This record gives sequence, structure tokens and C-alpha cells, in this order.
Amino acid sequence: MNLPRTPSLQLTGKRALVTGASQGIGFACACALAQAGACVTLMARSEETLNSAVSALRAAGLQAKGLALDVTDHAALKKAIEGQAFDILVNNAGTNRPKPLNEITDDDYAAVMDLNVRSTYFTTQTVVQHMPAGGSVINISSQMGHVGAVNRSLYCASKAAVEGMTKAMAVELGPREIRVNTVCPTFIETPMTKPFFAEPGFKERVLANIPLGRLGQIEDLMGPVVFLASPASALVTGSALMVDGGWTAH
Ligand SMILES: NC(=O)C1=CN([C@@H]2O[C@H](COP(=O)(O)OP(=O)(O)OC[C@H]3O[C@@H](n4cnc5c(N)ncnc54)[C@H](OP(=O)(O)O)[C@@H]3O)[C@@H](O)[C@H]2O)C=CC1
Ligand SMILES: O=C(CO)[C@@H](O)[C@H](O)[C@@H](O)C(=O)O
Repeated sequence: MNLPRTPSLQLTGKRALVTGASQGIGFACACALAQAGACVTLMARSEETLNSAVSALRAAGLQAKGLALDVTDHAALKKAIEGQAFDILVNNAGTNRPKPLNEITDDDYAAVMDLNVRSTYFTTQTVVQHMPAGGSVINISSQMGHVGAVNRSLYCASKAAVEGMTKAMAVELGPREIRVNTVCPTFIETPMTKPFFAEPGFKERVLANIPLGRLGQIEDLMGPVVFLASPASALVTGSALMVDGGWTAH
């Protein structure tokens, strides 16, 4: 009797692009994909931080390239990756400006929506033009795309928009055998969230909502990203993979 076989999690020969990859969650995603065998292009604005990240991967014997670019500048993105095909796209670059609803300005709105929503939308539009069948788009959303939180109306709106575009793009790109999914982390201490963790009582309030009883770590995203990039998730599209310790389960 032939036993069914677990599809491979290996990404050897695959080309991946990760936005916001010089630190935090994006860096962990880039490491995960490279450790699974992919050749990874890491994108971020600061050339210095990006070079350190790329050097760290290369020093570990992994295949990595750097692309110093502002991901909100589509024209520059289009030009930089012209003629290149990627099998995997991780839209990770994102930001947050937590404030009460009545203090959010037009500038806050534009900054958060521009990076979290508009750049995710148009980076995907650009990259999928040359993405082959079997390709995978992974949007780093958040548990906040599924629940509300005080002072997070703008961020929650942006991540809910990412959830919406993910489903619609999954439907539209399905016939080309391109899958589109989100990964939704809970709170993880990174350069973005460090100032929030410094607020008195913040960590305790976060932990009170996580049934598994601990904060996330960047390593918690690595398995989910490799899974969604690989044939192990071949029939998974339009879905949200919660990496939230159970926050949204209650
Ligand atoms: N940390 C957390 O608790 C959680 C984070 N998330 C999401 O994960 C993603 C990453 O978050 P996190 O790692 O914390 O963020 P960080 O701020 O620590 O890292 C952001 C990365 O994105 C890059 N970046 C920022 N703006 C741009 C831009 N305009 N163009 C290109 N690159 C850019 C930064 O480099 P540079 O500044 O040099 O461009 C950096 O590499 C975000 O989408 C966030 O919403 C989701 C849930 C939880
Ligand atoms: O998405 C997140 C948690 O799921 C975090 O990035 C937070 O929203 C953080 O940015 C915050 O608002 O404190």
C-alpha cells in the first residue's frame, strides 16, 4: 500500500521577495525562507541596516540580496524589479501610530494607510505580473485585522483592509495557481513595538489576553511563513493564519 506523503517544506530554487526585511518580523521571515532553501531579496529603506541583515544571512551560508527602496514608491519598485520573477512575496513592511480616535490626523491616516494598505496592494499587483503558477503571496497582517483595541482604530482599519484584499486577490489569482494568505501575529517586541512595551502595565495587559500565556517572538512567524510559501499549503488560499497564542479565540 502506498502511503500518502507529506508535501515538502523545502524551497530550494525558489525566489522570494520580503518587504521591510532588515529587522523585526520581516527579518525573521527572510531568514526562514532562506533557511528553507530560497534565494531571498530583502527590501527596506535604510541601506545600512539592510546591508547588515543581508550580510548576516550570507555569513550563515544563505542566499540573500538587498534592495534599498521605499516600498510606497511603486514607480521605483517597478523599475527595480523589472523583468524579475518571484515565486514568493511577503508583504511585511508596516507601521502603527496608536492614538485615540479624536487625535488621529490626516498625516497619521495617510502614513499608516499608505504603507500598510496601498503598498501591500500595489507591490502585489507588480510582483504577481511575473509570478509563476505555484506562487505564494503572504501578507503580514495582524490579530488587529480581526479584533478591535483601544487607540488602534487606524491600525485595525488598515489590517482589516489587508484581510479584505487578501481574500479578493486569492479569488482572482486562483485560476493562475497563485495563492494569497495572511499571517496574523499577536504582540511581538520589535523596534516598532519597543516604545509601546515601555509603557507601564502594557505587557501585563497584553499577556492577560493571550491564553498561551506568553508574548510572541519573531521565531513564531518562521514556521507559518515557510508553510504558506511551500507546497505543504497547496490548497490554502484566502485564509488568515492566526499566530496569536489564542487572543482571537475568545
Ligand atoms: N511587532 C508586532 O507586535 C506586530 C507586527 N505586525 C506587523 O508586522 C510587520 C512588521 O512589524 P515589525 O517587525 O514590528 O516592524 P519594524 O518597525 O520593527 O520593522 C519594519 C521593517 O520595515 C521596513 N520599512 C518600514 N517602512 C518601509 C518602507 N516605506 N519601505 C520599505 N521598508 C520599510 C523597516 O526598515 P526601514 O525603516 O529601513 O525602511 C524595517 O525593516 C508590520 O506589518 C506590522 O504591522 C503584526 C502583528 C504584531
Ligand atoms: O499588530 C500588533 C499586535 O497584534 C502590534 O503591532 C500592535 O498593534 C502594536 O503596533 C500596538 O498597537 O501596540
